[in-house]
Amino acid sequence: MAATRVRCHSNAPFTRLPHTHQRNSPTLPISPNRVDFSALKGPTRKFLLPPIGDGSSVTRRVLSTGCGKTVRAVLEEKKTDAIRETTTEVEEKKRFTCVMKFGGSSVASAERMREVADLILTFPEESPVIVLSAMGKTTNNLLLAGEKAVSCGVSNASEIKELSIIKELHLRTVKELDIDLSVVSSFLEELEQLLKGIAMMKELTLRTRDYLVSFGECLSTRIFAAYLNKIGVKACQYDAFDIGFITTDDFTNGDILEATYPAVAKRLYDDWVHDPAVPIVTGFLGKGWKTGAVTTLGRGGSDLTATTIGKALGLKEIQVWKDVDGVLTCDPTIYKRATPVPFLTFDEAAELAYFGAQVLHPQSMRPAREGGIPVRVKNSYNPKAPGTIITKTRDMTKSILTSIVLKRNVTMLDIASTRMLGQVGFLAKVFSIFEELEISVDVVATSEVSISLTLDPSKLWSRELIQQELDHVVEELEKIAVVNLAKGRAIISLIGNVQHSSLILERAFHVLWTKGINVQMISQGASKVNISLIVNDAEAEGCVEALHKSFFESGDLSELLIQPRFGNGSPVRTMQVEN
Ligand SMILES: Nc1ncnc2c1ncn2[C@@H]1O[C@H](COP(=O)(O)OP(=O)(O)O)[C@@H](O)[C@H]1O
Ligand SMILES: N[C@@H](CC(=O)OP(=O)(O)O)C(=O)O
Repeated sequence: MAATRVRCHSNAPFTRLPHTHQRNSPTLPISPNRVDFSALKGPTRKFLLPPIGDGSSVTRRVLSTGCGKTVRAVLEEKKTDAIRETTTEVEEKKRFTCVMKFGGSSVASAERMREVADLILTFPEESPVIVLSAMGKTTNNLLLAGEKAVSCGVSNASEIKELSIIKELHLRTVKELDIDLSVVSSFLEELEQLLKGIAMMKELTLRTRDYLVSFGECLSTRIFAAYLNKIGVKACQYDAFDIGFITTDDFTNGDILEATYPAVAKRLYDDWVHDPAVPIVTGFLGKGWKTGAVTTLGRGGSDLTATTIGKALGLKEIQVWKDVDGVLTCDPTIYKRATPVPFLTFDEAAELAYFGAQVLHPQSMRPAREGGIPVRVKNSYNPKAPGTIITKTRDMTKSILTSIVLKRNVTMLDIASTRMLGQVGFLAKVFSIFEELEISVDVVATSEVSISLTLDPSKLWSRELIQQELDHVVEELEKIAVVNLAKGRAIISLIGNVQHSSLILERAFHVLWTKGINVQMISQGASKVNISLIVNDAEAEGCVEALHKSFFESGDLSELLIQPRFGNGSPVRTMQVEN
């Protein structure tokens, strides 16, 4: 894939050059040569992004950037050089202040790209790195196109409906933004060739799948960089896999390696020093450290790209711009009366994401936590909404429940020992089977002779694979246990202050009992922010709605904390409710 860099030449990123097609923006007064930001300073900026802390730890964070251990010795040397160079140069070179990530819904059309450009320009005092996802539903369409290509035959590959949708969207966007067709044309041709190749081979490996979906981010970032340059804002497009995003070779689910941080910092700072321009980086993508092939970071991985850049550059803030007013009390598509959660800790956000809230990528909080960098979740469709601020700690004194998360399509296994092994040996054997088969376990509840657990559906890509893997795991487990497999379950995770677990459980069980719902398993993790309840999938949405009403719509629960009704409030460990 050609790694084109779209550039224009001027002095500073937010200097507008004279140009012919100037769009009128209601929020952005424009003079022929420069943007007049004066009207936007002060209160407007504060209203959009109220301050977090005083940013005084920025330098300290920069100096500690990349000091974690490298995973691979071969990268160690390069990393040390890069850190040395980066840390000495940072004080003079440091120009970037924040990273702003815009998800697919934020850049779904030409109109949205214009609005995002305007939004970025309303922060003249910021010098951001921009991370973009693929436009709208492009990643889904690429995946569908790939699956169809496997069986449609070479001569039909060009006619795949999703390919036409992708072409039409990107060509229309380029036309509407009045930028050069060449920005996308070679990529669209290459994409068609790739689909023909898949049709010819009649197979779509995970590696090819990653290469295929990478076209989405490669296209969106090129269009956006070209547009910024066209309106006179100097921008430079970067493919993450070319600027140091090094991952494991786990295609479709790559893990970012430590060497990424110094490499990315060095590349972005060096380029900035030589020729300042707003970096527009592809989200979601990396490069496998052994294969050198394009990898992806798992669905929704652009959030992780953003937090990785935030940590690499020691920025004062990471912003992820979405189509919702921040992290909400539950998924608004499940229950529309969900409301924004103003503050979250990294632990809460990570747990929420891990247990299925699509709004954040499960791994994305790690770099932010390690770098101590606040993450702000904002709505690009409603920038005035305060959004959610995620930090290391927050005042939990009045906090009971923060958010309810639903993970559907979950498989539950009850594994009861045949007493061929002692208790310790039994648990160890069960988990070694999952490790060997590389199957990820979500929720666990144990008693002396039995384990109940749920399997993570997101680790398994296709239906056939699920059945195959399940059959195999059951076969292995049956050598030492009696196994009962139950599909069609859902995990309802109650994210909150588990110091008040008795209160949370009392209310939750009351709600579910009133609805006649049988909870099949309950688990409270070590994280102290999550209680998980397993129920039948078919009943799950109704449960979320009822729980939401009870916890968030029926008065201030924190008043109940004044006189605790249950002992000393120490959290329940782990228990299992027999069905
Ligand atoms: N607790 C939650 N708070 C906010 N949004 C949620 C939550 N749970 C699920 N979502 C879903 O996440 C979506 C936003 O995430 P995502 O689609 O990944 O955004 P983007 O593509 O803009 O990065 C929302 O439209 C919403 O449907
Ligand atoms: N485009 C990728 C990566 C991503 O993060 O997208 P989004 O920001 O739109 O969730 C995906 O759909 O998974």
